Amino acid sequence: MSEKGKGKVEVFDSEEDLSVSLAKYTADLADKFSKEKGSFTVVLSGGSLIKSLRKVVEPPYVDAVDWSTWHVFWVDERVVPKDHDDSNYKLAFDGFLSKVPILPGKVYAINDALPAEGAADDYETCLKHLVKSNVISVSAATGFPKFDLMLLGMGPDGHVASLFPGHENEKWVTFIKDSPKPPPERITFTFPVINSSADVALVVCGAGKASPVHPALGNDQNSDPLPVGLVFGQGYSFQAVSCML
Ligand SMILES: O=C(O)[C@H](O)[C@@H](O)[C@H](O)[C@H](O)COP(=O)(O)O
Repeated sequence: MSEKGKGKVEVFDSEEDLSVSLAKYTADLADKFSKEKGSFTVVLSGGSLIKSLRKVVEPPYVDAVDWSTWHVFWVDERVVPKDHDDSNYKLAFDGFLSKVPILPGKVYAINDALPAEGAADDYETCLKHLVKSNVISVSAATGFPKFDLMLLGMGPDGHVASLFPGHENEKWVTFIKDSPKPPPERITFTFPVINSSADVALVVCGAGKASPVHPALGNDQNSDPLPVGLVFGQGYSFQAVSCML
């Protein structure tokens, strides 16, 4: 949907319109990558993204999409049991994964028996195995894993994934224990991994998010860079979908 190296921004009048467009965008990319290489590696966030994805698990997409090619990952996860209300896995399972026939072995949840640091290392090791077995591609440009699609939300402070202002580093998967957004303990993909992705969609909805998103879109060059600004402006394809800003 977007040209390589250029971002595309679409603004919708309502969350309903955003959701319709997001379903088509996701289904089209899944089809393109599945036809090209027999698989589709997609990375989910937590938060309102899962609700905005609801139309991809409704007709016509629910029947048209080849779910057998999907491999599902999380860009960030809260360090809580998988059946906890704060779990991004549970959020995605209840609102998305339980409604489609993606093979359970292709859904890569974090190991919820480990503390934050161990869970981050374990997830990075899992990614490295999947790179070795060619499930995940590698970016020739960066050497980092190259997922087909990252679906990111954004917080009102401009955070994406669990990369909050002042918490960045250079591993594939890192952890934090003092997240300003509860719960405090999380693991998260880092910017080099996010920015190595073939496509990124930043899905933003709500007036409360206007002030961080406008500078990130290049409308205000004078403000301090926020995490979201480190996603925009990289040399890869992305699109931002937003509503009611
Ligand atoms: O687990 C999380 O908390 C997230 O992955 C986080 O990065 C989220 O996407 C944003 O905070 C936006 O969340 P909302 O869309 O609910 O505001």
